[in-house]
Amino acid sequence: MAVAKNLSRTVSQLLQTSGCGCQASIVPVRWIGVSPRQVTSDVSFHSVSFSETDHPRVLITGGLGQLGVGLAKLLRKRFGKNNVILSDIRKPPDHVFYNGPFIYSDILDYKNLREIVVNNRITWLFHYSALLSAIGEANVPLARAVNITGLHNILDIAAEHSLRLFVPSTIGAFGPTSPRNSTPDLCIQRPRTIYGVSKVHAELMGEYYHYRYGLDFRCLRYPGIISADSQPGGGTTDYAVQIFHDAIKSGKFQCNLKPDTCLPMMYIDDCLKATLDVMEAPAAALSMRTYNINAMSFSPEELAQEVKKHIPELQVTYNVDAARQAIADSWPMNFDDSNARRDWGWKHDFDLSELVTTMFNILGSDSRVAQIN
Ligand SMILES: NC(=O)C1=CN([C@@H]2O[C@H](COP(=O)(O)OP(=O)(O)OC[C@H]3O[C@@H](n4cnc5c(N)ncnc54)[C@H](O)[C@@H]3O)[C@@H](O)[C@H]2O)C=CC1
Ligand SMILES: CC(=O)[C@H](N)C(=O)O
Repeated sequence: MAVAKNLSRTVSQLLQTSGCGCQASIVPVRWIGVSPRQVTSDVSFHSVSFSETDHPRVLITGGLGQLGVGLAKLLRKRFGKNNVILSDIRKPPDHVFYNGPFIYSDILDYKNLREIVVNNRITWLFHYSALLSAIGEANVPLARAVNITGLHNILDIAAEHSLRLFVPSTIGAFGPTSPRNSTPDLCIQRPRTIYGVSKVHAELMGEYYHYRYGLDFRCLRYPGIISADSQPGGGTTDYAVQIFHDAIKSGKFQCNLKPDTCLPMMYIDDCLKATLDVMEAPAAALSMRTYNINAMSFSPEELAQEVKKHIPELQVTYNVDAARQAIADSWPMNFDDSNARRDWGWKHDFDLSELVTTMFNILGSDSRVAQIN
């Protein structure tokens, strides 16, 4: 009964203060229910060994993809290893599993997700679970479930437990009728993929929960992200990661986009820095809750030219994937991120030359040349 009393007190408090001066909130019905699992866990609740006022307690969903492990490393360095819990529905490799707290979490399992947030006293949530553009078009029902129903679960739990919530959006949240060169934060958004539609939905729902229920929702539209030590998860910009691995392994790369397809791109360190910076920014600095962030734009042929400065014998051919090409042709070519730079001091560190040099420093460009000679 204690939990039910706590919850009803929370609900009544919520009804009186909406957190943003707007009309008193009518809480969504499902918050009234109490998960039977939560009652058990609360009954056996122990005092925690860390000070909650020192650091956020972080949960990352979908953390075993291209970006999540890097995000966990950055946040653990900032907030302490045991304050950052990585989660996913896949089994983590040993080097991830033994490098900090990991928990199985399916964002479609609302009750279990709620239990994780309560049991681990989560205060910040980074919601990375998603099906990306190309893989989403290949499985629309699953993409709709994960990217939309999963998001709804996250929003309700974040609002119920007053979490600070980060949800990434994407250049894919724009479509062929958006201004493409360059694309501002606020303009028409009619994406033509389930991925883009779900991300516009995430932006709109996150901002609605912010203004209606006071949820501290923050969102960045990421460009195509490039990383050396993690594989992309099935997007349209994946070619820009694959070229490095193929150049080193065989000196040959077959690109699945046309040579002149210009897209906004970013090195992972800039992406993760921006994500932490916007989450640590004082709320008063945020004139918006969804921001574009930008570093560079390039085409496959421009990237290939830069790669050849490190592996001159690289041979690039083009075998265009019509589905990915249609998606890329509907996306921004350049991103206007002036609001992020003005509001919370965003600036990128890696341009194309630094990106390529850094990738080869990590992956080692001499290994293949050595094999040839
Ligand atoms: N990598 C990129 O270039 C960009 C990524 N983003 C966004 O950043 C976030 C992370 O991206 P990536 O790491 O590249 O994605 P990814 O596709 O590499 O990883 C997504 C993760 O979500 C997990 N997942 C799938 N269904 C799930 C479920 N039901 N419950 C829990 N987890 C589930 C998968 O197991 C996977 O590990 C995504 O929301 C994506 O839309 C946005 C723009 C660019
Ligand atoms: C840009 C993205 O959101 C992602 N890399 C994709 O290509 O789907």
